[in-house]
Amino acid sequence: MKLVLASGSPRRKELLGQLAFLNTKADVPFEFEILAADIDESHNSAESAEEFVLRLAKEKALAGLALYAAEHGTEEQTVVLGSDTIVVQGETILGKPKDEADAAAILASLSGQSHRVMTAVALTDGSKTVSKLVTTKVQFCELTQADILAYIATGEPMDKAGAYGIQGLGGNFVEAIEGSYSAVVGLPLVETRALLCEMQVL
Ligand SMILES: Cc1cn([C@H]2C[C@H](O)[C@@H](COP(=O)(O)OP(=O)(O)OP(=O)(O)O)O2)c(=O)[nH]c1=O
Repeated sequence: MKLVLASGSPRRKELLGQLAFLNTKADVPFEFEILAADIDESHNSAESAEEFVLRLAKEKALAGLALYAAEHGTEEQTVVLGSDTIVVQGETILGKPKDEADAAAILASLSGQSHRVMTAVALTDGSKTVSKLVTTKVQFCELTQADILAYIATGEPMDKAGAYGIQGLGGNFVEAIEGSYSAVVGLPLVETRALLCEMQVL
């Protein structure tokens, strides 16, 4: 069986590598290939944040499977993992910042407040698709304008949902977290491990 990670995210690669390393089914880590599948990530106003993030994870997995099959054929059974992370504050969905001004506005809105980080994971082999949504509550400390500008100047916020990385300098602003740390980074480890078992990868 072939496992493919349909993601361009270095965080997801590292986290899946962590799951692969502790492979209890065999003595060796399981191997996986990486194939970044590009999909339209626009939000449809009729869907909830939960429906949105789950839909994107499934679409990434299915697009990755189609891409992989087009490149390698369909003889070998292939399982593809897709995932998506969004930050939700109140009713507002915050994806990746469009530019630095947007990052500053997002960080100002997170300052001193709590928000939810939703990460969905989907695995598909074409006939069976399994998925899981994990929601984590994150409390930010108060940020000054100087904090926000200094953080943006590091470049870290620009490719991350909610304009921060808890695993990096953004961790300086996280006062409390309730839920899954790895889900905030981009891939919930416990839940992904269970899905890999369900698809018989692990
Ligand atoms: C909140 C938060 C998000 N992120 C990242 C995880 C995701 O990579 C990114 C959210 O964007 P996504 O669209 O979920 O993922 P991506 O475009 O980076 O990768 P792909 O679609 O190819 O899988 O934000 C962190 O690294 N740390 C954090 O604390």
